[in-house]
Amino acid sequence: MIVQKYGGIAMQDRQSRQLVIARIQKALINHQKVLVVVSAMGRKGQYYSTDSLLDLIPRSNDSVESDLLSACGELISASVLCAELKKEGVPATLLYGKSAGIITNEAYGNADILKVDTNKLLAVFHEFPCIIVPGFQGISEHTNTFTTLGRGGSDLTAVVYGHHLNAEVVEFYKNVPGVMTSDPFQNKSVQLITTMSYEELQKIIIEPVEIIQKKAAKFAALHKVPLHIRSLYEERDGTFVFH
Ligand SMILES: Nc1ncnc2c1ncn2[C@@H]1O[C@H](COP(=O)(O)OP(=O)(O)O)[C@@H](O)[C@H]1O
Ligand SMILES: N[C@@H](CC(=O)OP(=O)(O)O)C(=O)O
Repeated sequence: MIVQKYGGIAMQDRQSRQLVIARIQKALINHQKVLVVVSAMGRKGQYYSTDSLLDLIPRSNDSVESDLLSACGELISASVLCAELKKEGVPATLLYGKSAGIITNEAYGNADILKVDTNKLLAVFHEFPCIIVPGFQGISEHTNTFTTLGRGGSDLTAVVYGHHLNAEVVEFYKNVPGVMTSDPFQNKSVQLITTMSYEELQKIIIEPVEIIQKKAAKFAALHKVPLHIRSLYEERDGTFVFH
């Protein structure tokens, strides 16, 4: 069983999601079960991206309404991908909210994960080899409200599931070949790093454009979750992080 995470760029349009679907189909052949974590579609300016959704309401402190609104981005993305997968004949379903099992406190906008309940996921895996879950969100048991895990939080969702489900690997599909010596959109003379330690990964993450969310990298390091950060567009391997 593996976990795959597709970010806003991978999910942004139908053409790109065709590549996502091809990757999922291949993973089902090679690994039999795949948990797919998705982010909201696109970036600022694209209708259902996190930034565009948050632009719909007046800027204020994080609240039950701002978290519900931004959680919708990943819910839309998960629904669309699930429908497209089914149309291609992939036996997929989706889980969200309490069924997805990520239980948090009520710190809207940057909630802490208190508990991960994988019972429902494991039961559904008996029926469906491919489960889609929206990233970046959890649910508070006390208030029964949606919460979000902080910007870039779908990466954290993916590594948390990777750990709790004991996945063979957590794959991240990006618009870069993997972790490079620096951001290739800033610096032309960069090289792919094929393997690196959790410590090296944490050191190379520089805000604001993080190759993977810092909190996610920290969690992966703590629990030794094997990661593969790779390109959506190229077949070759990207960067493995496992020591
Ligand atoms: N060392 C690095 N190697 C590769 N990409 C990097 C690096 N540092 C920063 N980046 C940036 O990280 C981005 C990938 O993150 P992001 O776009 O947030 O992905 P996703 O939407 O999948 O979460 C790349 O587009 C790149 O600009
Ligand atoms: N959509 C959320 C969560 C996320 O992780 O997005 P992405 O995977 O596209 O960085 C955000 O923009 O913060």
